[in-house]
Amino acid sequence: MYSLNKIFNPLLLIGCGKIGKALVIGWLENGLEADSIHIVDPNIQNTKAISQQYGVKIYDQVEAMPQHLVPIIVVIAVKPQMMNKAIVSVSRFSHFGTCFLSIAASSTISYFENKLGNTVPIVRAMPNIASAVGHGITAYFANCNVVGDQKIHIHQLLETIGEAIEVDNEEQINAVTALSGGGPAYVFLLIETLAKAGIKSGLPEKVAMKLARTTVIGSCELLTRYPSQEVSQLRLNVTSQGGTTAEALKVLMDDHTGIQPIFNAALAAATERSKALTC
Ligand SMILES: NC(=O)C1=CN([C@@H]2O[C@H](COP(=O)(O)OP(=O)(O)OC[C@H]3O[C@@H](n4cnc5c(N)ncnc54)[C@H](OP(=O)(O)O)[C@@H]3O)[C@@H](O)[C@H]2O)C=CC1
Ligand SMILES: O=C(O)[C@@H]1CCC=N1
Repeated sequence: MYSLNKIFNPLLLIGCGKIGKALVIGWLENGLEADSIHIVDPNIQNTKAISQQYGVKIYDQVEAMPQHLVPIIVVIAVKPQMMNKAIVSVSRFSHFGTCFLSIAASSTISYFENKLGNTVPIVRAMPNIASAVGHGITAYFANCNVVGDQKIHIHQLLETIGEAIEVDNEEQINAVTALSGGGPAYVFLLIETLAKAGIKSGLPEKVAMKLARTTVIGSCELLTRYPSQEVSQLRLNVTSQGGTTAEALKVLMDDHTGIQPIFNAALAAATERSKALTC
């Protein structure tokens, strides 16, 4: 990790909201040193706590950073709607060989090449919020200026906060955004939905939520401990023949009214939204 610290010092994060914070905490808790991390976010109230807790440097605008500071990598984590302003603020670093890694849904490599120049190393990545606890998964696509050791180091940086996958073409990032980018939200919704259904079946609210949360945590632990076990087999292990789970799964796995067509529609909607926001 010492070498990654050296390689990515200084690292500049633009935008420290929900996912920016998750990435920084993940990096700090998995080996990067606070000294190497600089954060720009206009919302100082938002970044103060992370600065006090970890000692990272925070600024309300790029102009407030020390003049001589040239980041090795700029990680851009603002909403697509804020991107134009954010990219202008860091464009001067494009003349120094700085690598730009955007995690914004929908902002394309060609958008960044237009703004920064087509010889600049640019990575479009899609992490998720579990990066904060080192269990994220980030898919990325890099332009042709990211090669050799630089690509290896970017991959390693993303692996410090979970797993990293390079996808074959940029278009796939829209589907990644729909699946794993937003995925934690669907899992949390599953817990809320299970708990509500438990209440309808007669359980007190607190008991239902406790059962739903702990069931998902325990199921995730099984996935972690038995990585080579098929997920469908883990499901079958719960499903006694002619028993209660089988009855529930008949409803959930109905081809027309079960959860598959609902998830197909949900991911298609998110993928379309990612394409529609494209800039
Ligand atoms: N949330 C998630 O789980 C994931 C989000 N993403 C992507 O990450 C991006 C950020 O999402 P999220 O963290 O949820 O959004 P947030 O709104 O929580 O965070 C964005 C932060 O950027 C700040 N900001 C706005 N303009 C600038 C600027 N010019 N310079 C520096 N900082 C700025 C905002 O400040 P202010 O509030 O004052 O505007 C805010 O603190 C989005 O593009 C999203 O697609 C990707 C993967 C997962
Ligand atoms: O909801 C969003 O647009 C972002 C992208 C993936 C997760 N959050």
